[in-house]
Amino acid sequence: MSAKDVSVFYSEKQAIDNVSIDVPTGHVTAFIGPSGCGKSTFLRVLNRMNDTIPTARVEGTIELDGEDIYRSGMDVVQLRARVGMVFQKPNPFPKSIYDNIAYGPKIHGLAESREELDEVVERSLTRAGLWEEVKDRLLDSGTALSGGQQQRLCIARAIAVDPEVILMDEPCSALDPIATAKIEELIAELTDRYAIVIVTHSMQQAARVSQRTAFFHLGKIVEYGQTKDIFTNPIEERTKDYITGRYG
Ligand SMILES: Nc1ncnc2c1ncn2[C@@H]1O[C@H](COP(=O)(O)OP(=O)(O)OP(=O)(O)O)[C@@H](O)[C@H]1O
Repeated sequence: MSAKDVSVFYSEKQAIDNVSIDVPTGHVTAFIGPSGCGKSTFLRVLNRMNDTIPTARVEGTIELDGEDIYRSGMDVVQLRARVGMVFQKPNPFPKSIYDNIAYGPKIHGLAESREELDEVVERSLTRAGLWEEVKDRLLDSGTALSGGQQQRLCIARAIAVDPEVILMDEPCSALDPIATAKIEELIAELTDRYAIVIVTHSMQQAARVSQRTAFFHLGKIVEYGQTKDIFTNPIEERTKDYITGRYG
């Protein structure tokens, strides 16, 4: 996925200023930066979640496999299957664990029979590290799971429709350290198949899970590079100040 000269406005207010970045498959890219610098805004424009905000306006180009995702006639439901999203607060549907996973493949025609659907459900839950914990209670409500399990369910739901990119907006901020560690392990296991982008306030988490890091400040990317370079040898003074805790 590739963004070029992207600016985002909420009415007259500019939240993102001329950002360009490539997000490659097989890598985790972390977006870090102080509160209000535009990380979530930029993440949301990558699968047009901002379409739901009437005042939001996007300029520039965002391409997925060379296709402009803002072109007229783009199927946004299809786009959000290809570019899945996991939110800060786990948000399973108020339906069974099974239906949480089966819904997407059903509406996108990815399973032709009940057997195929069963397979997709098992495969997605297995990849999300949840199968063993839920296989005997697939008909229980997804909302009855623990917070960490709900977040893995949401990741399984995203995976079930075979995405190319998974966007994660502070996916562990509502979780305890053990549930957080499980999600981080899961991210590492998923890395080779997808392009993963994670917004995080935790620099330790960015350092643990990502291979690339983009440091945002005041709506711009100040520095983007290998995570180890950003954390050990940043080029920009503002990056250095942020990672050493001088502000943010
Ligand atoms: N729906 C909205 N309407 C108007 N302004 C908004 C909206 N959402 C975000 N903003 C503004 O856009 C700027 C960027 O916000 P954004 O939430 O993207 O930053 P962030 O870096 O993700 O912050 P945080 O780390 O606190 O979540 C902020 O000034 C914010 O007030």
